[in-house]
Amino acid sequence: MENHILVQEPQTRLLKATVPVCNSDCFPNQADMRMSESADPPFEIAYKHLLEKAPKNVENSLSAVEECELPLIDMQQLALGEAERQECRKLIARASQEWGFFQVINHGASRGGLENMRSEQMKLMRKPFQEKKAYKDLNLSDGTYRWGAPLPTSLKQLSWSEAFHVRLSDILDSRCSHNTIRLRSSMEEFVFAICEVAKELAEILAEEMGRETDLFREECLPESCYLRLNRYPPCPNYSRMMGLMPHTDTSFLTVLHQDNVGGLQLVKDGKWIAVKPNPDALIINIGDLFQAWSNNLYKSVEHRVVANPVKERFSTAYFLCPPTGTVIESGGVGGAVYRTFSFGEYKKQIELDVKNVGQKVGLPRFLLPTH
Ligand SMILES: O=C(O)CCC(=O)C(=O)O
Ligand SMILES: [Fe+2]
Repeated sequence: MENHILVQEPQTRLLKATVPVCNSDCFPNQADMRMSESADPPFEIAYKHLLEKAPKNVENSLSAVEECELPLIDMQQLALGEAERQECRKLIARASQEWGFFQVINHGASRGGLENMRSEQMKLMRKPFQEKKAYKDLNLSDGTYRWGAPLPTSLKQLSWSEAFHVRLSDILDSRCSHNTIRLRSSMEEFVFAICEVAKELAEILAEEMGRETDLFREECLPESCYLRLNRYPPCPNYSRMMGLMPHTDTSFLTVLHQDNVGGLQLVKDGKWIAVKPNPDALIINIGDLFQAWSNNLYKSVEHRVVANPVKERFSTAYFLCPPTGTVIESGGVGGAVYRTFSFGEYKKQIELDVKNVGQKVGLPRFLLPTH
């Protein structure tokens, strides 16, 4: 999740941006007509001012980074003998400390379920922009559909992507119309399978740091979690802007299913590195809540997506989150680094920061004075 992007108010916020961006509601008729047929949000129009201002021939430093394989965890090992189980648990904990990212295979989520989710997501996200913007099916909350960047002041801050950031209580608590049954059932199947993977990993991480807890089993129910359907259209200005701006996730942890296009990058030892896609694997990353709860043992690492000049890319992210009232207390070795805060308080602070300083500040806001 929930990153700064979670709190983005798509259309209205873009309108209020410091850059004189356009809003599809005020487009002249002709542009409106063209747009109603295109699946892509009006990025070029919205970012026109910044695109014109910035130099044209910049070196493509975004994609010129080293590609790496994330630490690979075979979750089948957890069901083998004690030695294999312990070894696998240690690998998970080590990757979360050293990388904040790893990938899992034999995770238990069926290939068919993942494929169904992907194809329903593609159908939804290839609908005309105007239809996505006004999407009323599934009774999704306002602001679920987002595109672009909220308050861009430079090209580096632009996101050439769109998302349905779905509050899962919206779909799990409600009925759906006949024409959305397949989308909804694919989402449900995906969510229940991935939630199990997320909880199992979260529990292992808690136990490996010596903290017994029922927090994940009891509180992080699918209803309090989020699902983000990402689409990255091909970007003609790919060397000058991002598919998705650098951010950390606000979740306990995130499970990502990506296609084979690639573009995800993360910071390791102070450098950006590119993640090599593995079609059999799910990507796991530690979010801010786990970093705070583990007293900085597990790392919520900055990541971004670089834009692609020709290929459309899809990814689906599941954010393991507690209800807003859940209190996050730093525990583990040493004195607490962060003050105690509720998840709701954390999200509110992000919203405020996006509004006032243009971006998420995140955990540094919650550091205790001695740190
Ligand atoms: O699309 C990706 O690879 C990453 C998406 C992501 O970081 C997010 O949705 O928070
Ligand atoms: Fe993310």
